[in-house]
Amino acid sequence: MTEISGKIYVAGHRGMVGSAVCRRLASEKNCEVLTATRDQLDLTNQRAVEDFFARERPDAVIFAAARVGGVLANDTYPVEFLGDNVLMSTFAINAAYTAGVKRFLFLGSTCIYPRDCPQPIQEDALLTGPLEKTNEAYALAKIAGLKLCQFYRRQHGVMFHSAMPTNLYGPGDNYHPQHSHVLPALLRRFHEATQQEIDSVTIWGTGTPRREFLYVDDLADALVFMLTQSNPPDWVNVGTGVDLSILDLAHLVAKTVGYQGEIKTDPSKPDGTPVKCSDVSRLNSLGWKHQVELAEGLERTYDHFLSELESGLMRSV
Ligand SMILES: NC(=O)C1=CN([C@@H]2O[C@H](COP(=O)(O)OP(=O)(O)OC[C@H]3O[C@@H](n4cnc5c(N)ncnc54)[C@H](OP(=O)(O)O)[C@@H]3O)[C@@H](O)[C@H]2O)C=CC1
Ligand SMILES: C[C@H]1O[C@H](OP(=O)(O)OP(=O)(O)OC[C@H]2O[C@@H](n3cnc4c(=O)[nH]c(N)nc43)[C@H](O)[C@@H]2O)[C@@H](O)[C@@H](O)C1=O
Repeated sequence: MTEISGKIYVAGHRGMVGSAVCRRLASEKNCEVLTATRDQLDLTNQRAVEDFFARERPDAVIFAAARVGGVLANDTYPVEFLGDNVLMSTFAINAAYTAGVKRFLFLGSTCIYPRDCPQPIQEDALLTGPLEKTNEAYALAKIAGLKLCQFYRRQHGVMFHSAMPTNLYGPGDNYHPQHSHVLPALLRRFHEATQQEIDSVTIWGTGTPRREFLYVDDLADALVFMLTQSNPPDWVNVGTGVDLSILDLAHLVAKTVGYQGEIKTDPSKPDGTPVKCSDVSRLNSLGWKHQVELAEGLERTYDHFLSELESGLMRSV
């Protein structure tokens, strides 16, 4: 274990994960957090990325910038999900190495694993079978990022490594009705149906796919934990190890917001991966475990949703 110290660049600090990482790092006394907005640094601009790293020379990077979206956004815009994400991560990883950055923590996603791989998903399942088509583009970009980190570590001896979070939720999420992930989408839909006294709510797909959800402040804590590891795995799953069906999630969201109407399904919308639950034993054995269970995390997230709505700061992009 090493202590967290020095200048840490949090890429994507205005996003859900990046802002949670900044909240977590605020309690680290020996840390200086470096950030840059997209206006200050467009990570798809190679020259700008190289200049930024050469000028700032951070000690470590937590790379939480990406083009991110739910199943429909991924399926509709594969060019952007592959292209932007490959560019951002490749430029940043290369520039970090050139600028002498010693530690780089890249964020992937559990969608990197084969669509039909054995559950719970072990890290070793990578590249053992075909990917889910709805997020193939994004998964390929994430695989390229984690492999580039692995290869830098192997070839040049720098501590470049990756985290593979499961589906996340929490403060600062994106509540766009079409582009967001399922949990924020349902929180908003059930909230609006309750306010408008609508007697049924429709969820996408069949409701049978299963997903695992991690509260974003738990992820931030896991990322900081990983930075303290002197010999972390090249990539490690970050999740709870517990999944539920989308229909069960819908009932839990309805309960959280106090909605009492009917829940319908819409099989014309994509289901995506049938089951996705990560094996978290590798991270658990290093000494980290999640703290926030789903029901509690949903309550907290709904409170944040209401204050974000009231303050006019709710993200819907
Ligand atoms: N949300 C989830 O369920 C999961 C997320 N992850 C991963 O976690 C990471 C963070 O995701 P999350 O916080 O949810 O996503 P968000 O969309 O909330 O945040 C993404 C951040 O990346 C920034 N960004 C995007 N493109 C650029 C660019 N060209 N130049 C500079 N900044 C850019 C955004 O900037 P701006 O604020 O200007 O838009 C934003 O701050 C990603 O790597 C994602 O793949 C992994 C698993 C699940
Ligand atoms: C994090 C992860 O996120 C994405 O993969 P996903 O897990 O399939 O994403 P999702 O959250 O959008 O959907 C989960 C399930 O939920 C169902 N569902 C019901 N109703 C709504 C709904 O209203 N909106 C959405 N988005 N989904 C809905 C939906 O049909 C699906 O069965 C990829 O970006 C992937 O690359 C990635 O990494």
